Amino acid sequence: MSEHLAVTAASGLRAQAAALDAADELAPLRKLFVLGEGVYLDGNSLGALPAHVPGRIADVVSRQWGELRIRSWDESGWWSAPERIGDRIAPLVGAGPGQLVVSDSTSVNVFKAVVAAVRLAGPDRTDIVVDATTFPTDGYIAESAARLTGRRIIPVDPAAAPSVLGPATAAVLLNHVDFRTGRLHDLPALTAAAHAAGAIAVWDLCHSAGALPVGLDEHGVDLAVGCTYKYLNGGPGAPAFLYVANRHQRAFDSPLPGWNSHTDPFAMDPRYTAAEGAVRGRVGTPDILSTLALEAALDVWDGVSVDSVRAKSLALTDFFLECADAYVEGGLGGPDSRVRSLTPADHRSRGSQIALRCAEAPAVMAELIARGVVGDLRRPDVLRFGFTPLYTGFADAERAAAVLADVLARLPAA
Ligand SMILES: Cc1ncc(COP(=O)(O)O)c(C=O)c1O
Ligand SMILES: Nc1c(O)cccc1C(=O)C[C@H](N)C(=O)O
Repeated sequence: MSEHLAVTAASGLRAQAAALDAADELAPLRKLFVLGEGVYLDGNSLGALPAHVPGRIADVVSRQWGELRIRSWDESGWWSAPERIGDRIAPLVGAGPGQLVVSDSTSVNVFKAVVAAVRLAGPDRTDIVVDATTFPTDGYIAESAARLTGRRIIPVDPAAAPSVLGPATAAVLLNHVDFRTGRLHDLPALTAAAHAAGAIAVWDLCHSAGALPVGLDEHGVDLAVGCTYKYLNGGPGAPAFLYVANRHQRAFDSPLPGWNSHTDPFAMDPRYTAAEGAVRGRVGTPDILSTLALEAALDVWDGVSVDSVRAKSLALTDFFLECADAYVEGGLGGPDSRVRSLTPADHRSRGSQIALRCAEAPAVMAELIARGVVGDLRRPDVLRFGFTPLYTGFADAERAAAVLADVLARLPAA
């Protein structure tokens, strides 16, 4: 493209970004977050800090801990925080009350869910079908759960999962959105396929919770886990959630039955009797500082619909692709392109990130970050850009694409 045409294209896209931001009903939410200069496109690793959280945590530390001390377990609602906050997250993932608990890490909840799923499925079912493209922790833990329970792992590309399901399948563990490519898998169809085979469907929602509608109850998901430090902005290491559908709660047999999931923890009974409901997913003493930081962070969702977040997410990722295609020499899909999108163009198969394959990805991401455009690198060659509609604007998408094009133009091809 000639320099004149490139300048015209850029000013057209900048004007379009300004118009899109002006019409965006979610734009006012941006000021609820601490963002500073630059463009933050890494909310799919660590969501930004909501500005009111430090004050709330200061109160938890100084007053609740400092002054009330042990009384805070009751008086400040510490003891019941895991299920109370679970109920706050529930509508964001399409679940009715009493089915989510916030506790432990996603990794630990994957363990609880996979072992519990195998136990629910019964002794005759020998296979655990696992997403072959999974974020690694799920695969490691499923493997260990299989060894512990005497089952075998069947790795499969999620879209092909129905072809390996059968009477031997105990459980199917899949990611709703692929962490690397941003591909959104068909949760309703794959859950239905698992059920048709008589298996338990377990979903990892780390990259969809807070980014798009999940519909856990509507689609009959059995068990699910998810992070709260990505699109839910709960803070580094914020506790994850575990969903156990109502119909499974009485039979849910946790492999980690700690005293917090006992029906009467303070009876200090040497015999374990599981609590009813979502509480059964708890293990030990909750990490109160992280848990209450998450609770405070969830305030930004008051009055916000996940549908509006999804609509903006798709518009943002479309616009970023359009800008990158226009600005990067050779475009995104041409024969001379140095970057190619790994994220499906089809909205039905797209999460809330764009992943670009680029041979020089390590050097490109380092330079992008140095210039204030923060995405992340997934080695060896993936540039990942996460779009969090609560605080990312269209001008951010345009600027990120412009800086990406400039970085590539200045960097010799590998
Ligand atoms: C899909 C997925 N599952 C699990 C995890 C890991 O969870 P944690 O480290 O919080 O246990 C992540 C991200 O770290 C993830 O992206
Ligand atoms: N959990 C993370 C961490 O503790 C440090 C850095 C990154 C993470 C992530 O969440 C990575 C993320 N799950 C991913 O999709 O790559």
